[in-house]
Amino acid sequence: MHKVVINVIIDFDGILSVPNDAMPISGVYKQPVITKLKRREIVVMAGIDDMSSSGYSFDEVQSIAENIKSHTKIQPKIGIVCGSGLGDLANHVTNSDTICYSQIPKFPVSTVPGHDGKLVFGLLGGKPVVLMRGRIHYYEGHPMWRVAVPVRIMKALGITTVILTNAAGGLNPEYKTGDIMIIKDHIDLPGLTGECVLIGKNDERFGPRFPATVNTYDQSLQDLAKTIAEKLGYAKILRQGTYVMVGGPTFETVAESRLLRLFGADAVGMSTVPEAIVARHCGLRVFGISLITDMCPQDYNVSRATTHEEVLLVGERRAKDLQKLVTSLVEQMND
Ligand SMILES: O=P(O)(O)O[C@@H]1C[C@H](O)[C@@H](CO)O1
Ligand SMILES: Nc1nc2[nH]cnc2c(=O)[nH]1
Repeated sequence: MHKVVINVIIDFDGILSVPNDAMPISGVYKQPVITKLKRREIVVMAGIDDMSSSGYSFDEVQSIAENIKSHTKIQPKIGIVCGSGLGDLANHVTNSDTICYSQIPKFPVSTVPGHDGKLVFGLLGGKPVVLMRGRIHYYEGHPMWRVAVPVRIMKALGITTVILTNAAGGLNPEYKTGDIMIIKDHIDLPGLTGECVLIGKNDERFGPRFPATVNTYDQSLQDLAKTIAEKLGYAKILRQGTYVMVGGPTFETVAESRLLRLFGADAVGMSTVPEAIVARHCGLRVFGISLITDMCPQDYNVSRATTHEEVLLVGERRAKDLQKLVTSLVEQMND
């Protein structure tokens, strides 16, 4: 698409636009050079869809879900998003039907190692589930809405609860690599700086214009997970804390890790928050869990570089423990 660069002067009287190639912008135009244009018209002229940040329409989401339904008889009640290196959760699913994201028209595709790009339907802990074996990240270049649209699609498939898992860097100095953190709250750093996943036109059929995000993470599911983890003997590696999302893909500098810790975050990652917000927005119950795959450097003397390979390796090592926890949680939660 040919994009026209348009410089605009915002006046209390409206917006005056001047095509870039007509004359250079300098000073203040007293008269509209072309015409008075509304924001929508300028946006259309510029070849930009200003509704794009709200993403697929309600009907499009329903039709993607209908397409998926034609591949499986399983009617999932719980959706699970597998974080980096945590895709093996899907191996515990029985009676499974697997659909590649690339087979589903309009379904976003992940490009990150450790994120296979498959929807796995089946039974986990005796309950019908759908697992996203691989998620979409903002740093891959997707707009924020697309990162979270699979949650809307899962809702259209009939789920009532979503379990979000991720790999995260530890910020709380008491944490250790390999710890499992139940998410009790989050900090939407992109959202606080203008990149909230819900920016754009709101369709009330998805949810309200101004959703509350207090208590995003369901308290009873947190309590149940804690009880299960303790029974499984995980008390020493179990944490409950606040996850902060950053855009990525860079891992944090020492100064950034210190700043995020000052904000009150216990762990940092590059996902989950947009999915959690969209899930709450459309009325889903949310549970989140982070595997601490590395400790973020907060001291120049002991700083070492985190790598994605290390993240995947720790994911692999803890895979069985997480599988047990998530499977029991699914089994014991009420629908
Ligand atoms: O999908 P998650 O949040 O588990 O992935 C984390 C964040 C980056 O994608 C990657 C860094 O290693 O792991
Ligand atoms: N931002 C961020 N994401 C991660 N995902 C896994 N580890 C990390 C980390 O240290 N920082």
